[in-house]
Amino acid sequence: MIERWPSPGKLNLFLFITGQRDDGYHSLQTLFQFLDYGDEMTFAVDQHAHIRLLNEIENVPCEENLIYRAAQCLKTQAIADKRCEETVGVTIGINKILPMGGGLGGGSSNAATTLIALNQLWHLNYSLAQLADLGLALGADVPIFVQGYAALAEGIGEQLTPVQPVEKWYLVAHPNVSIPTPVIFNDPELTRNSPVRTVEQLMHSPWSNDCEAIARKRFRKVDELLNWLLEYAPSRLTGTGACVFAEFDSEAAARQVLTLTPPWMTCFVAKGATISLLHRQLSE
Ligand SMILES: C[C@](O)(CO)[C@H](O)COP(=O)(O)OP(=O)(O)OC[C@H]1O[C@@H](n2ccc(N)nc2=O)[C@H](O)[C@@H]1O
Ligand SMILES: Nc1ncnc2c1ncn2[C@@H]1O[C@H](COP(=O)(O)OP(=O)(O)OP(=O)(O)O)[C@@H](O)[C@H]1O
Repeated sequence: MIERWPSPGKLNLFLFITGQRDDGYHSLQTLFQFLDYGDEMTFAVDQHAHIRLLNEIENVPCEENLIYRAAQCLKTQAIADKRCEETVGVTIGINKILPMGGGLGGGSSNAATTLIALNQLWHLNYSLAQLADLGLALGADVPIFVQGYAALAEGIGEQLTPVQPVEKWYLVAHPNVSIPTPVIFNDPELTRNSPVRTVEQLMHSPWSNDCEAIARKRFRKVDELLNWLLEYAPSRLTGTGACVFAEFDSEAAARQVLTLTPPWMTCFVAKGATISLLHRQLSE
């Protein structure tokens, strides 16, 4: 039987860099909210022992695909813990809708959906906390997608405090450039000394993204997009880019601006979600 599972995107409503650890990773305070928009995945489990991907993602070899890596990592752990046999297998399909390298967390979300779906379909019985731990080795954003609730993330993104930001409507725009995360994190001019603040302080201060100045300086298209959107609504970079988002109180207001976007902008309208689509399906 083929099972369908959602793999939603996220926004970083704010992102402050508060330091850099000895291993080079940056400590952050960032607010994650999900989008009611994302990729769609299919899972067909079998007993043929192989993990197969139905379709390739452009420029991502199978062994590097976070979907394959998540499935392989879960299977290896489950065999070591004697929770499944070597014979478990699966064929996984993906309908890629989220732009890649866009700061919408597509790869991390795919990895989280894979961990959660296979945990259920292979009857492994791991807790969400155990899956989040496994996922952290695949990417800093995997735990938030595994936990599935909007949260303030601290540390390198793994220490989560649930919060309930207003579920606004967003016009999300992609500048048709991809920004690899290290390009931003390795920039010597990146702000790395934002003050550490409490949840209350953060929720009541103006929201911004410390990566935005570097993304605007190094990628002209990001700068152009933001200049255009800021004429209509408060707008910011998500994650390390390249996508930017403008926020609105209603769908109608977001769609009105969508009709005005010039042809060079790739955009979509989506609503913020406190609980991810994946977890809404889990609780049905
Ligand atoms: C900053 C965020 O976009 C916030 O959503 C994400 O945490 C980045 O997540 P990602 O793109 O999945 O990044 P990862 O694959 O975990 O890390 C890519 C690279 O970014 C740098 N990196 C990442 C996360 C972090 N807190 N500090 C870092 O310095 C590291 O050099 C790392 O090798
Ligand atoms: N299943 C996958 N989907 C998307 N990208 C993948 C996948 N597997 C591996 N990758 C690699 O990960 C890179 C980052 O993709 P992703 O879409 O997660 O970036 P992102 O949205 O910038 O993430 P973040 O917000 O976590 O920084 C891609 O350029 C690609 O090389």
